[in-house]
Amino acid sequence: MSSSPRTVSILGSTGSIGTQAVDVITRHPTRFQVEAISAGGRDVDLLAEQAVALSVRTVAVADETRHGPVRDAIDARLRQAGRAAGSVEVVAGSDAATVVAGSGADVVLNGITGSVGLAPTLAALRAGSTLALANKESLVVGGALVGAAQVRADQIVPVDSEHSAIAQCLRSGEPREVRRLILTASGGPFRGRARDALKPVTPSEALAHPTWTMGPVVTINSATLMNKGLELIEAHLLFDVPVADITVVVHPQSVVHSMVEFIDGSTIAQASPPDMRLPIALGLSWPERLDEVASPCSWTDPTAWTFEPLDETVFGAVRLARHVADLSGTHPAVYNAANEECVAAFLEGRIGFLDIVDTVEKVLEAHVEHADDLTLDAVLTAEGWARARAREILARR
Ligand SMILES: NC(=O)C1=CN([C@@H]2O[C@H](COP(=O)(O)OP(=O)(O)OC[C@H]3O[C@@H](n4cnc5c(N)ncnc54)[C@H](OP(=O)(O)O)[C@@H]3O)[C@@H](O)[C@H]2O)C=CC1
Ligand SMILES: CC(=O)[C@@H](O)[C@H](O)COP(=O)(O)O
Ligand SMILES: [Mn+2]
Repeated sequence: MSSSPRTVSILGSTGSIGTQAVDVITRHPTRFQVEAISAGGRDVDLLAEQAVALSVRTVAVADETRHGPVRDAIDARLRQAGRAAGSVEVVAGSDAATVVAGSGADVVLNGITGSVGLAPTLAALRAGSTLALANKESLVVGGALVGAAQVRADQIVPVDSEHSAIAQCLRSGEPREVRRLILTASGGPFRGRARDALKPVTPSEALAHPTWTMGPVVTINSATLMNKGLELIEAHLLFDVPVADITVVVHPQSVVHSMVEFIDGSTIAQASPPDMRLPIALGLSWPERLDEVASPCSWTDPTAWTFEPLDETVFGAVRLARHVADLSGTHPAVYNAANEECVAAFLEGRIGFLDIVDTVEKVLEAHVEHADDLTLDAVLTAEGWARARAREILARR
């Protein structure tokens, strides 16, 4: 790695991905300089603490009403640290993350949740930054738009653990030597249950992920397997592999993060105990590795890794994703937007667990593709339609 630090902007700095990124960067202070951080604005104190500790230039909040409180909290901390109040710029508004994303940092880490991350993803790519991408939703919904926004090859470095694993495994061969990708899934907290047994599950049961501690939306998506559906489309788009050549396999230990099978019959796997700091660090420092990011596997303690097929009759989200990826266009945006509506309703206790994927399927069935060429307008219109349709279906239940 070059001796000058990489400049970094962290979008979603107060979330699960964001705070772990701050941890990685804090342990490697000579490698990175954080220029900007961005969040929704719910945790003003944490945002102010990060801003001062990282000596950022700019803080962005999506919620305009948080501009004053964030400004005040940062200034109070700056004074405590003997620095001049007002020396950190604070920007607020729904496009604040996009402004920060497009400001030309060496690396933009997109750790926002949801398709609201699309505009920042496009802005980072157009500005020529390397995009360390945790926000899988933006790639899935943007599809060809994200491809077209790239100004150089290999501009997106995946942070999602499975896709980071695949990117690492792909270093072992040429694209033409790849036979298939094997995407691992923990199976979530309800692995092995029959459909009927899923009817009464509560948000707190669904939030109890067996192997990972993550934000609420991705955790519910893991429980429904919508996360794996999104990841199937993500892998297809990132690595240009047909969905038919991507196999989803349940691996409850979450140690093998994914695999690549090559044409000679060899399979390369990437393994490490579940710890997102590893793919986050690689996303920031790609193609180099940083020292001592996470604990490796212990090869002398007795342990077992198991693999089993996904029960698609109970968890239909991956089957839907295969269909959606083949249709392409605005269908992936509809798949994701309907899910976002349903997850919010489930977390608020308004609908049952099974209603999530059932509703996504009904919304997809009703979607008529309008756009020949995918445009941002077409994506946003399809998303708006899908959210409204999902709400209608849920209200009629
Ligand atoms: N957590 C994990 O281990 C993994 C996460 N991912 C993916 O990474 C992404 C982030 O997940 P995770 O960290 O768990 O989510 P969290 O809910 O923990 O964090 C989301 C972050 O995004 C911020 N945010 C929300 N809306 C905006 C906005 N409009 N502009 C700027 N920031 C915003 C939130 O701020 P605020 O709270 O103030 O709204 C928060 O800082 C998701 O796409 C997820 O699927 C992928 C693999 C693993
Ligand atoms: C850590 C990470 O990458 C998550 O997206 C993870 O994949 C969730 O686990 P499962 O979706 O496999 O349950
Ligand atoms: Mn993942």
